[in-house]
Amino acid sequence: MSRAVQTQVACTEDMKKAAGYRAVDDHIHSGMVVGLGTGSTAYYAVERLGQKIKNGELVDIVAIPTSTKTENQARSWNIPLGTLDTHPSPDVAIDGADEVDSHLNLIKGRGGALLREKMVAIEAEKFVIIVVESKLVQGLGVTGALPVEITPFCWKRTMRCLLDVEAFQGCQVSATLRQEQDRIYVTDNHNYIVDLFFKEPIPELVSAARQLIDIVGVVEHGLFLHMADVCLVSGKEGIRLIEKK
Ligand SMILES: O=C(CO)[C@H](O)[C@H](O)COP(=O)(O)O
Repeated sequence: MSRAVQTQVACTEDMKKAAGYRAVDDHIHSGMVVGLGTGSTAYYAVERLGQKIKNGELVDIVAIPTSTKTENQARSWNIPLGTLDTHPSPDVAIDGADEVDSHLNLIKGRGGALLREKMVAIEAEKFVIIVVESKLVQGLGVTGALPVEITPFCWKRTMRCLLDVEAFQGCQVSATLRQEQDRIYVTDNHNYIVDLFFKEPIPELVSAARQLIDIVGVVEHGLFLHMADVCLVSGKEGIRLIEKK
């Protein structure tokens, strides 16, 4: 890796860490039930939470992880864990995102955890997003896939239905079944993920979201519309906040 690329990677890592740490410092207090997101930015929020519990700065915390990966990380810090069944109303959920538009609409799920992430976020009193500034976009769907979790049963049929969504007609969209190391990628919920790729920003977000979830065989999709309360955007100059209007 060239020195310039190494510096860039180190810099991005510092920005993720700054966002994750700041979210915990500003939004988590003793006695809270906390949803823990998934991904390389959420990783730092879990780390900070673990440190603060370990040194006694935070007590009486219960955390609800959104993936087995996050659960394993939380366990390594001895963070007390619960579920939405034991703790139905988390005070806050902290998570990363793949894309964020100016209305705080999000694409999530490129890390494969979108179903649990959405279940936890939707129940949380406050949903805090942590991203590096490159995640900010004018319109959703421009930097990568819109992930959709589907049942393995007759997945080709469900994939065809995804391409037929009325809101997508007139725009160029393609679909790929997610693979990992030459095998079909399987989520924590034993489902598959179809990644939808768009040539231009996804049109009619609200209709698209509704039409996607209406497809029998779709478990959940990665459009998180009007859910985030605040986004911590980490850049070279520090962290700035975008709040729900
Ligand atoms: O939705 C997610 C996982 O399903 C992640 O929050 C999203 O992919 C962002 O991850 P990262 O912080 O690693 O860029």
